[in-house]
Amino acid sequence: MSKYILPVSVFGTVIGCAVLLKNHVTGGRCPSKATINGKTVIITGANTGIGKETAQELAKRGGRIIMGCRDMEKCEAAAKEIRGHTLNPHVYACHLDLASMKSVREFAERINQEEQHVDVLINNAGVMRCPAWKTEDGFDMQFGVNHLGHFLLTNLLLDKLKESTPSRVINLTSLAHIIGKIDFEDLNWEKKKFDTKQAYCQSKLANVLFTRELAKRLQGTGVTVNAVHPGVVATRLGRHTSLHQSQFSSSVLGPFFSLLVKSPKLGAQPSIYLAVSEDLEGVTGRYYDVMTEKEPAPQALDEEAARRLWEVSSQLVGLEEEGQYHKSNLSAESQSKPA
Ligand SMILES: NC(=O)c1ccc[n+]([C@@H]2O[C@H](COP(=O)([O-])OP(=O)(O)OC[C@H]3O[C@@H](n4cnc5c(N)ncnc54)[C@H](O)[C@@H]3O)[C@@H](O)[C@H]2O)c1
Repeated sequence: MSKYILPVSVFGTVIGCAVLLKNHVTGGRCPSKATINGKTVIITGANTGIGKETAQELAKRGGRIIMGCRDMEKCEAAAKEIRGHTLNPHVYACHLDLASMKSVREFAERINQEEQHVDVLINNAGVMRCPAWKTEDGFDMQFGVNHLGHFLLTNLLLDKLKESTPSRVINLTSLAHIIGKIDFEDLNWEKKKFDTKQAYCQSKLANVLFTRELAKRLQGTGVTVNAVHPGVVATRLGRHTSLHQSQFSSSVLGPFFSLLVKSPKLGAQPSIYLAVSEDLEGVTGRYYDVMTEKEPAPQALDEEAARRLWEVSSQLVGLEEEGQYHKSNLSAESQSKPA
């Protein structure tokens, strides 16, 4: 019997170290134990992946959770599962298709009418490297869903967020923004040959530029906005990428890659951290790589590009015409860099 003690303990130690190392590499768990009793949190694309785990953990912490999803059947099922796991009855499914500006407007109208406050908005939904699909309004799918849909949604909820201060907006971006470029001459891939990878990177760069410009416009209001790269997470986000992978990368590199990928539960920790951490009170306009604040890519710090993207996006989603366009409506102070 004693001959097994050494190998078993070595094996146990190796497994323990591997788990700790993986947790370290992947960022570990949110250090804050803060509860959010009674706070209303909206999470887009919350029926799967990072969004679903974020919804579950924030429900556990006492939040009133509104899951904004395209597919109501899946959304109701996820909401029911979360209510069952957390014993929090205040988890709701609500229809939201970010590929339809009409749907975004209907969702925002419902929230503005029915909710007394919105304390946290997590712009989580995303699509990666899909074919050259167009949204209902004719925008490139990745730019339309990842940026324009969230741009419109956030703007339409701004008054509610301002009434609920201190409130937070969290934009899920990606490290992929570092190779992104905003092509103002052809944002929707109508003139040049479609490149699905660049389309994703452009949309994720747009998330960071939007975060910085919004933070600037919201200075002094008590609404903060930050962008986060969640790390590399095993979700369904990559379902279109297999179309672009070689046999070598899927069969040889794939298994190694999977060792470094974290679970959706761990992948949700950065969003949870940004939503609840007391350390982030008043912190705005920043970019987080998992749970560490970092400088984003130089093109994400381009203030002129951020301003221009805001103006173009406002026109594309039709905000300007309605006078809902939030011009630099604050004092000269707000022209300074976000904190
Ligand atoms: N998984 C990763 O490794 C990774 C890395 C960097 C950034 N991200 C970002 O994290 C976010 C969450 O992605 P995930 O990994 O959980 O992927 P996922 O595919 O599991 O989740 C994305 C969610 O967005 C929803 N969605 C897509 N199109 C929509 C639309 N038109 N309207 C409403 N909802 C829509 C999907 O239904 C899904 O629920 C995305 O913004 C993604 O860009 C993920």
